[in-house]
Amino acid sequence: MKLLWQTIKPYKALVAATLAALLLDVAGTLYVPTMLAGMINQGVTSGGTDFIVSQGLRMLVACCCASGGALLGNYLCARLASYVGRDIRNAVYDASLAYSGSDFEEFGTGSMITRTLNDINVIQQTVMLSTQAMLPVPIICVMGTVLAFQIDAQMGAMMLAVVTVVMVFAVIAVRRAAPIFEKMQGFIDRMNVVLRENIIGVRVIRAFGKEHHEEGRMGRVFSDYANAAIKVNWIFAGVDCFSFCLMNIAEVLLMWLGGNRVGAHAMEIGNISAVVEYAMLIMFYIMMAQFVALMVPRAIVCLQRCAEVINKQPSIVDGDGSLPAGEGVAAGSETLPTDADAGDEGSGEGAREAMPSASPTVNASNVVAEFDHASFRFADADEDTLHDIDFACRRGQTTAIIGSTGSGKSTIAKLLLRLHDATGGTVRFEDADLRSLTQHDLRERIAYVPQKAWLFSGTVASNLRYGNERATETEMRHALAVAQSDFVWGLSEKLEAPVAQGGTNFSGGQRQRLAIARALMKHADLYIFDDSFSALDFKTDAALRRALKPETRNAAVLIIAQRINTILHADQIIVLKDGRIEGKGTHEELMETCEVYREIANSQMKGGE
Ligand SMILES: Nc1ncnc2c1ncn2[C@@H]1O[C@H](COP(=O)(O)OP(=O)(O)OP(=O)(O)O)[C@@H](O)[C@H]1O
Repeated sequence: MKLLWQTIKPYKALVAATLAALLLDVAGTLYVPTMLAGMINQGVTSGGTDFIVSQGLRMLVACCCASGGALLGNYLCARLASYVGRDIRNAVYDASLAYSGSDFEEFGTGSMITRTLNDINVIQQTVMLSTQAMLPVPIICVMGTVLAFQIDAQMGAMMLAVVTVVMVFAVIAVRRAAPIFEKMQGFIDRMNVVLRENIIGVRVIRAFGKEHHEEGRMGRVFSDYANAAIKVNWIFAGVDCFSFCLMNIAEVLLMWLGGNRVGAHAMEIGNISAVVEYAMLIMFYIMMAQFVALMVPRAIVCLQRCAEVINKQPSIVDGDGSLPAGEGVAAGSETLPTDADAGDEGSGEGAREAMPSASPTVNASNVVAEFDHASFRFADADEDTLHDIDFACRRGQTTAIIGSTGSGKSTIAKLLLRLHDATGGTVRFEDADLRSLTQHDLRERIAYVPQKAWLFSGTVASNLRYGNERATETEMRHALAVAQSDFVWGLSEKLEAPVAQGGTNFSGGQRQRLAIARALMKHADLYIFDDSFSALDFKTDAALRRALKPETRNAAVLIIAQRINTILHADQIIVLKDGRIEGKGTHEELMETCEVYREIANSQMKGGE
């Protein structure tokens, strides 16, 4: 609830205007039955046409006030609820941006999506409906009962009795439905997870002929949700029937008692309709409120779930240190080529000359990034994934990491990007402990090509601009040329060619090359290629690495690879096994000294050359 108050706080004026409009609606609504009674008692029975007309006009004004208030109130409610939804959604999204990989895993992707979309929709709907339907209830109940008592004490007492029964019933129904709604939110999480898995993994499901198995799994998850929804609907239906039944009984009882009272000359005839109207009004509002009240526990759960995301302290926190101006970034921005500079655009070599590269180093040892006896353990793991990692990536040099699957290669890249923090030892960038830096500063200086080349829906150009918002067409052409992505010029829309979500309308190799081009749009001090050449044929792989050389000559390059050909000419090769460095050196040195490397090399290269 704290989150809701915090979110609503900036909209005090809007809240006040909404309440004022709703109050106008309630006042007009409550005024009408009393006037109607007066009209019947004094106008109809005595035939006073003037009184009927004047009372009718006053009723018309009251109705207009009520309708205007309702219209304005509902509009303002909708606005308020939309603002609340938008602000909570933004807060959840902003908070999640600061999460490390393990922070995300704590919630899970499915749950994060449910929280951001469904949970906030529930909150938004509840804020709107509860403001419209629940806030006026106390005023309607108290004022309606007081007015009914004023008209006739016995009729008022009967009405109070009926209203009390309806209220008790409403409270019981809400209490029974609330836990089911809470469960339903968990079922939505599960549906999300299973659905995502099925949609993303549809090809695997088909390839293994597991359609029936998955249908069963989906069926079970959907059934759980459906069963809970049916239970809630039963309660709703019961509430509905019982409330209408009570309303009718109340009307009959009030008519019967009213008739007797009028017969005994204890009450005027018009008062019957007024009391009946008050009773109907009160019960109608209570009925509406109880339906909305059923949503409240669910909205509270949703609020708690959003608050969990917002209040979670990210495990990676920015330090207050700063890096000196980026070598690559600064140099790049000074010499950005313009479209006019484009000589032989797209032709690799010529364009390459126009492209900036990082300026010579200011760091005497040329070290850009360094692992100093670093180790790392995942939060949910029993033992370290990386042990005593100790090496440096130097400007102008290519460092390569090779090792079997699961040996910890990608984890090293993630530590450099501060997607995780080392749990032992130190990782440095430009002599500064990564923990002392802001994540933004650090990542500004690193260009990263992830193992899974992910492209965003949009166009080729919009994806390239992800690496540099102000990129010119010449720069894009150049980056594509270096990344051996000439296939783009074969597409009918060239740079404006559409890219589907995840880049699924391109082949694996094309995606990798576009992801490399995107990274090259950034003028970085450290380029990390995490298994980024794996889907390329040997010829393209070699051509790409050749084109990369001048591009990154003043930056440090870290290549993670499984293929020995890719790293053969690296200045330094790190051999990783089970998270430990087994060897360090050039290819020739490692062939002499490192058994693990020799095994890898021999298994991939004929004769172990
Ligand atoms: N989020 C995680 N939680 C727990 N353990 C993890 C997590 N991510 C990776 N691991 C474990 O850490 C180890 C190293 O993973 P990593 O992805 O760094 O290996 P890799 O050498 O890059 O493998 P590959 O070449 O197959 O990509 C693996 O054993 C993996 O199971």
